[in-house]
Amino acid sequence: MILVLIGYMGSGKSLIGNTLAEKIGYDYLDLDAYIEEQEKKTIKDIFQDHGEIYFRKKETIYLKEVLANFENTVLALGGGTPCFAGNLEFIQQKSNATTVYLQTSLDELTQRLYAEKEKRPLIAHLESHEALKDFIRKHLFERSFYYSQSTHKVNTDQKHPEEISKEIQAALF
Ligand SMILES: Nc1ncnc2c1ncn2[C@@H]1O[C@H](COP(=O)(O)OP(=O)(O)OP(=O)(O)O)[C@@H](O)[C@H]1O
Ligand SMILES: O=C(O)C1=C[C@@H](O)[C@@H](O)[C@H](O)C1
Ligand SMILES: [Mg+2]
Repeated sequence: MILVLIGYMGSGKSLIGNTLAEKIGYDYLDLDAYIEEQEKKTIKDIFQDHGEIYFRKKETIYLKEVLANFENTVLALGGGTPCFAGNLEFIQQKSNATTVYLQTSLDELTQRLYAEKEKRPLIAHLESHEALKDFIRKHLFERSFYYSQSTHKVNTDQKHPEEISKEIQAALF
């Protein structure tokens, strides 16, 4: 199986992915890290040098490469991966993949992301806490259409990674 973690930036896909994979004896793969490795550039530099459309094309290519070549893996997607190029439909059609949405409130996302917005090109320019919160509110609303189509959903607010990981295991096994 490939367990695919979906959710907004800051929902904890990368953090939880690691914890969960360790617990269930799966490998862990972060699509953002895989893209950076293959392209030999940070996500920030890919956006800066080539723009978002180029990044989305690469993201889809590498997603399909990973889904074709990995097994027994927890795969953390990028925040936008399921929202472009039919990627979510592609994942859902695979018999060996299942999707888990890490749902997180606007307040908690804003709090988590304000501290580390610089490495995320879509929000790096938002100076104040209020501006960031306004952006996330609208963006999350648009993206929820995709996220909510996931097979499983776990809320992450005020929860320790261990607890979230346990809830995912309970939903899956
Ligand atoms: N359940 C949690 N409790 C407290 N802090 C958390 C939790 N989940 C994530 N964080 C923190 O929020 C920040 C963002 O988490 P993470 O990088 O895992 O998000 P992500 O979903 O992978 O985001 P992106 O889509 O941008 O890759 C990190 O500093 C992480 O430690
Ligand atoms: O939400 C998004 O669109 C993104 C999230 C990150 O994981 C990266 O994939 C990139 O910064 C874009
Ligand atoms: Mg991540």
